[in-house]
Amino acid sequence: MADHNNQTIRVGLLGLGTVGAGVAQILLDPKGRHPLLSELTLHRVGVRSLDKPRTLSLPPGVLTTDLAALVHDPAIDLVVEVLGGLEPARSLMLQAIGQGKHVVTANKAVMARHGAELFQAAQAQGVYVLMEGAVGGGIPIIHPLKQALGANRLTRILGIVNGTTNFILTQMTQGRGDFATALATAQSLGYAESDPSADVEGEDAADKIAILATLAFGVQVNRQQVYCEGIGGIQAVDLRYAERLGFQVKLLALAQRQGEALDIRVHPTLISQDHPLASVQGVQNAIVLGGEPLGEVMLQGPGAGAGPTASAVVGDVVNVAATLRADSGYHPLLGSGLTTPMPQLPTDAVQTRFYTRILTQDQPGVIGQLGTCFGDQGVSLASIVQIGSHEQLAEIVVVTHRVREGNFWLALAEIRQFPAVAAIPTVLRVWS
Ligand SMILES: NC(=O)c1ccc[n+]([C@@H]2O[C@H](COP(=O)([O-])OP(=O)(O)OC[C@H]3O[C@@H](n4cnc5c(N)ncnc54)[C@H](O)[C@@H]3O)[C@@H](O)[C@H]2O)c1
Ligand SMILES: N[C@@H](CCO)C(=O)O
Ligand code: NA
Repeated sequence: MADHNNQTIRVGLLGLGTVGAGVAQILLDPKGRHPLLSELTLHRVGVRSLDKPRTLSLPPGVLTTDLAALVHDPAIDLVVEVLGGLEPARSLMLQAIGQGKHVVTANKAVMARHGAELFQAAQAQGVYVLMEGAVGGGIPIIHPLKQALGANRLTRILGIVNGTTNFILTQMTQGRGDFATALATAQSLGYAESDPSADVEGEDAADKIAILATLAFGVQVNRQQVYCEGIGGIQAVDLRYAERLGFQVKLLALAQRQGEALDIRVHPTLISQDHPLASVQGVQNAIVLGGEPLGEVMLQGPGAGAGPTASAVVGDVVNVAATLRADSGYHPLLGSGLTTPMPQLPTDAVQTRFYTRILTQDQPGVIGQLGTCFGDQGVSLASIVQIGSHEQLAEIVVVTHRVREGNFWLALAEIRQFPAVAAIPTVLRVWS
């Protein structure tokens, strides 16, 4: 990397989709923003096709389809990766690091799986890999975890970290369309991943909670072992019943220390209407961090979309530019430290509350049978009510107290065998 103390700092941008276009727009229009932005040049932009019509007007000769040449270009000081996907994004970032270039990325899929590899390579080269855009979109969450919250012993992260699913759940709760319509709108607004199943199935949120837990607790998270359940099975009727019982349904991502193990999971969850996360609507994300001596802090803001994500990405670019100008050695708060292994809690051992909707024959004694079965497995109930009926079947909604997951599932397996039980269409967890 060249000494650019008095020269422009050259940026190579990989990808010119939703986020890439947002980033380019800011870099090409620095007036009124941080003064360091005026010292940056968008040197090369790596794309798939040079001929694709684009609304953004870029300086001539900037576009290239040779992404490998971009990351090896000696004139480029820092590479912004907003291609998405695991490959070639991971390899290109490693090559850029190998060439002594700093990397800024919004790619949570790569960072949740290969973060340690990238950070180690970066530290060895004395460069940074920054990823503020990867979690919470425009919400500053990565930098606060690495810097302003450094005094704390953090114990819990609880958040809504996927904009697409929060948008879909909000639209459905407010009766503004079904699942498919809401998803199509989220895609057209640039919130969804190029394959939206990562959003809908909770995998995107699982990537993000894995990244946050690694930073907050200084531990290695095995991404494959993060329990993950999406919102595909949520029905409008459950959203209505949840509201009647005083809850909202949210896709919650959570990580907390439980003894010597890590409880880390993503699933749709009923959360009391009094909880601040219950009123987080649409594409907004919010993350509650708990620790000592802080207590709790909640960070909220737009969790997806071109502008908010580009705000986070270019914020990282400004941080790198500042270190290039200061030229004073490796900055320990920008680098990411080493992590240690921590076992992850098996799902059966997790303690949580449950909501379940059970369809039964409408006959006397059924509620009693259900209550006894739950009781026999040590599952204590907060409420059990016949809330409606559906095609001559009684619709019984059960909300439990905090129980061991394994016990709940044992009870449910027995209940499925009851002759009076026709179906169990919904099981959701309840936060408390
Ligand atoms: N859209 C959001 O709100 C958002 C928010 C936070 C993070 N992110 C992350 O940012 C990244 C980009 O997301 P996006 O929404 O801009 O996606 P996108 O699909 O709109 O853009 C990606 C661009 O990269 C290009 N690309 C992909 N592979 C390429 C290759 N091999 N060669 C050349 N070009 C290639 C695609 O053609 C596309 O134009 C992803 O990692 C995503 O997870 C997106
Ligand atoms: N697809 C992601 C983008 C932001 O990371 C979401 O909807 O939250
Ligand atoms: Na962020």
